[in-house]
Amino acid sequence: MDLEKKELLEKISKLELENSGLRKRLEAFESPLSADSSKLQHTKIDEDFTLDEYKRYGRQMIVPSFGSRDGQVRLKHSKVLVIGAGGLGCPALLYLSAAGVGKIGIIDDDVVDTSNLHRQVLHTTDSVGIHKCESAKRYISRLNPHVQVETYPYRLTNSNAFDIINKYDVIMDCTDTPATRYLINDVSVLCSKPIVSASGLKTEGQLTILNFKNMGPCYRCFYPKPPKPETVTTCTDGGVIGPAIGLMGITMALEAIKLITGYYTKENFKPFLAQYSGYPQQTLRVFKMRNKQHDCAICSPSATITKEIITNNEIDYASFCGKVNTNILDSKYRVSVRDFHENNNPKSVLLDVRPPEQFQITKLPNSINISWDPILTKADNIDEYFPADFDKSKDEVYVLCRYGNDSQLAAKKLIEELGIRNVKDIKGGINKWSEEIDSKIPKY
Ligand SMILES: Nc1ncnc2c1ncn2[C@@H]1O[C@H](COP(=O)(O)OP(=O)(O)OP(=O)(O)O)[C@@H](O)[C@H]1O
Ligand SMILES: [Zn+2]
Repeated sequence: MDLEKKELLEKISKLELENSGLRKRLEAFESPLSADSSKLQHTKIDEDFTLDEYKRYGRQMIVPSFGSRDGQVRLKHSKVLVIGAGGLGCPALLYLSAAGVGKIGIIDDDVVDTSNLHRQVLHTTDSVGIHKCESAKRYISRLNPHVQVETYPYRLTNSNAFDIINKYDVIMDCTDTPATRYLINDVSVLCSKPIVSASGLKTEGQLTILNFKNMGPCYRCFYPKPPKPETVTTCTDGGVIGPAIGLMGITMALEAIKLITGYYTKENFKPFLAQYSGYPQQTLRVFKMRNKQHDCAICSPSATITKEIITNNEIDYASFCGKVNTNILDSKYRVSVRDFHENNNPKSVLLDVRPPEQFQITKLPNSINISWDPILTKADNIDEYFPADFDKSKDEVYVLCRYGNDSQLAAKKLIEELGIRNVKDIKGGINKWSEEIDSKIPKY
């Protein structure tokens, strides 16, 4: 009965959340899109621009590399697709729309979360809960009403990617998983579209241009095989400094402008990978990259991947990139947060294996912090951290991390290599603790 009640309460709170999200979306539609669009000078003074547009874009038109008035005309007639309106997509969208790209498509299935706001600078506190692409559209319409924005509030998939990508001239990969990167790459190559691609994590970022005029290398030329899933760190896991990822998004916009205005030609384009580090001193290094690979599975004459293979879902990009195994330990070594909360013995040791930065944000009482790394280096002299009367052969050690993956690896090491017998992993980590036991423990 209790369980049923809990389920019902959970359902109600989910519906309430959904309801408030829908209300916010409705308000977004009803709010005036452009407070001062009536003040715009709408009459064209020549075949291309109004007086407002000359004034708005004048400062960039007079920069020689930009291409003057022709450069601006090219931007105005261009169509750019931004995939992902997150940490990279927001700054890229900001500068592309300010610069006067004629049509911008934005695809993202996600809604704005408070944890996005430190870096996803198009979204504001009152956009939390609404679709990222609608929130971005609202901002862009205020910034530059000359830009036409089309939104796709769903995921890019094998089935819709060709239709959407085909409508645009330049594709901006602002996503965050290898699976989507391969999909964007394959479809863009088959549609002959250049991709501006970047990524960023913690204090660093990377940027490149792929499939330039079907002549430059593609993502598969660089990475024929996906990285091992356990080596892929997301912003949720590794964290990210807003301005560092923001810089990558802004440089993506610049590369798109260079592509559109015709700065890059078959003659001057050289494959590159730009690598940015924000710490200790800011550096931007540009590496020369290999050319197109003669045996690339998508962009070479011997390519094996076709449009049919993709649209018939014969490639499952998620399984191609693999999944992290989240069931490392046998269930006999695992306990729920509730079990731990209700049954743990005061003599047991609670070992928190999160990095010290996370331990500083929040911790459970009486926990010991030894951060997990793939070899749990500090665990070799783990006895130093345990109480003097700790008995390896019988006393309990509970292992906790953020979500319950690293804690399993650490528990395995304690059991298999350090001879500690009575080890239990706490399922779901401190995140689950915050959800089920103590909501005052902050989620971060
Ligand atoms: N296949 C896809 N189709 C549409 N949008 C995608 C796809 N894959 C990723 N995205 C979007 O790309 C964006 C990437 O943004 P970012 O890397 O800043 O991560 P996030 O998911 O917003 O943040 P966090 O990891 O902190 O939760 C996200 O908004 C995500 O929804
Ligand atoms: Zn290739």
